[in-house]
Amino acid sequence: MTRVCAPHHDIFTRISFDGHLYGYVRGPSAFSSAKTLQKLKNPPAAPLLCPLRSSAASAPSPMGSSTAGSSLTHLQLRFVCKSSSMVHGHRPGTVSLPPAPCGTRRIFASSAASLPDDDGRKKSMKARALELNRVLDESAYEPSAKDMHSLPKPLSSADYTNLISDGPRLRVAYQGVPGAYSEAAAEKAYPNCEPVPCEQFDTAFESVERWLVDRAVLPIENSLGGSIHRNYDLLLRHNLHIVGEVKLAVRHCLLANHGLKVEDLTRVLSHPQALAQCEHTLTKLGLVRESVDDTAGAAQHVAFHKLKDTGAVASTTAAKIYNLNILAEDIQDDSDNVTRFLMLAREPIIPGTERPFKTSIVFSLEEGPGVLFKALAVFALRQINLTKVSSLLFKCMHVFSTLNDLVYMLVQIESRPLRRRNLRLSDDNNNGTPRFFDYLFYVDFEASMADKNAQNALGHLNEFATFLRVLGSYPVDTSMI
Ligand SMILES: O=C(O)C(=O)Cc1ccccc1
Repeated sequence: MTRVCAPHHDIFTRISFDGHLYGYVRGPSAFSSAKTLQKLKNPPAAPLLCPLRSSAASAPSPMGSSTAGSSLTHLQLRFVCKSSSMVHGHRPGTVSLPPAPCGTRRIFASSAASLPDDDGRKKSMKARALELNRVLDESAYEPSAKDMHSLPKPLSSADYTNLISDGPRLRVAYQGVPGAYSEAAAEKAYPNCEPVPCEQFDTAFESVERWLVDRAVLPIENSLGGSIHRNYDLLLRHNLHIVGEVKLAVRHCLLANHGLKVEDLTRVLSHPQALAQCEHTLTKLGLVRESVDDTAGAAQHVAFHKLKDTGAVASTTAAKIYNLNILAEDIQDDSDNVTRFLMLAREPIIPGTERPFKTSIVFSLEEGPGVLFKALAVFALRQINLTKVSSLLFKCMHVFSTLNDLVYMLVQIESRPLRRRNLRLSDDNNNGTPRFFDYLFYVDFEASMADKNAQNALGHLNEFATFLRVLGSYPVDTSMI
C-alpha cells in the first residue's frame, strides 16, 4: 500500500445516516491532500470535494480548479463520497481530530496515491517510525524467562510524543502484553500485521488517533463474561470508527511455574473476564482469584516473581512466551467460549451490500414509557434484525415499561445507566463537550449503512433520539458460524 503523508493538517471522517463518508481535510496542504482523496482507489467513485471555509483572503475555488501546493493556509475542505451517485443534503457534523503535535506529520494510511513531494517526507516518517521502534525495543523489561527481553514493552501515554507509524506492515494496537488473547485477535483480524501492545485500552485508542499505529483491536463482549463496558465508553469518548469485527474462540489454561502441582496453588491471577469464564473450575480448585489487566500480564507476573503459590489463567501462547507449565487446559466453563473484538480505525470504511454487514450505533432517549419500544420499532418495522438480548436490558425496565413486548426480537442492546454522569463525548465539533445522559443504548443491527432501509431506520430514530451516532458499518465476521 502506498501511503500519503499529509503534513500539518487534520483529516477526519464519519459515516452519515445516508451511508456517505464525509469529513474534512483541514490545514495548509488541504488542497494537495484533497486531490489525493480524489485519487483513492477505494472508494471506487471519486469523492466530491468542496471548499467549506478558508481563512485565506479569497474564497477557495472548488476542488479540481486549484493546483496542488496552493499557498492557501488553514483551508478546510469538506468531502463526501459514496460508491454510487451523490446524494445531497447529508447531515453535517463531523468530528475533527485533535491538532497534530507541533511538527508531527500525519499519514493518511488508507490512501492509494502519492503527493508529488512525498519522498523527503517519507524519509522523515521512516526515521520517526524507527524512533518508535527504538523506544519499544530499548524499554524492554527484565523478566525471568529467557526470551522475555525480546518482547516489546506495552505503549504507555509517555510514548506519544512525536512518534508516528510507518513501514510496510500494518501496526495494530491491542491492550495487554504479548501472549494476550487480544494479540491473537489482532493477528486474526489483520494477518501479517505488527501487533503493538498497549498498557491500557485508552492508550490503544490514543495510539491510533495520534498516528502511532494504524488500527486497534479491542475486546467488546464475550459469550460468558458479557460486555466490556469500558470499551463502549471509550468508543464514545474517542473519534475512531469500527471497521470490522473478529470473533475468537478463547481456551483458557491454568499456568504455574515448573515443578508446581495444582495442590501447591492457593491463588490465581488473570483478567476479570477470564476469571469469570473459569468460575466453576476455579471454585472447585479452591483458588482465590485476583484480577489484573490482562491474561498474559498475569502469566508474566507469575513467571517474573517465580511465584510458588500462585498460578495464572492465560493462553498456551502465554505459557510458551513466559516459560510456564500448563497444569490444566480448556478450563473455561463453557466450551463455546467466544470473544468478539472490534477493529478500529481513524477512517470509516465505505459500507457495502455485497456481503453481510453489521452497523453499530449508540443513542440516548428522553425518559418515558414506551420510548425504547418506539426506538426499537424503527428497526422491527423494517425487518432489520438486531443481534441478541443482553441481560443489561433488564436494568432499564423500570424506565421503559413496554420493554417486555420487545423480548421476542433478536436484539443486542447495551444500555449504560449513567445516572446523569458527565460523559465527555468526542462530539461533532471535537469540543470534547461534556454532556449528560441518563441512559445510552448501544445497538448492533444486521444491515449496512449503504442499505436504504437502514438509512431510513436511522433517519427515523434520529427524529426523536436526543443523541445518535453511527460507530461503524462493517462486514460481519462469519468465521465462527
Ligand atoms: O487479557 C487478555 O488476554 C485479553 O485479551 C482480554 C480478554 C480476556 C479474556 C477473554 C478474552 C479477552
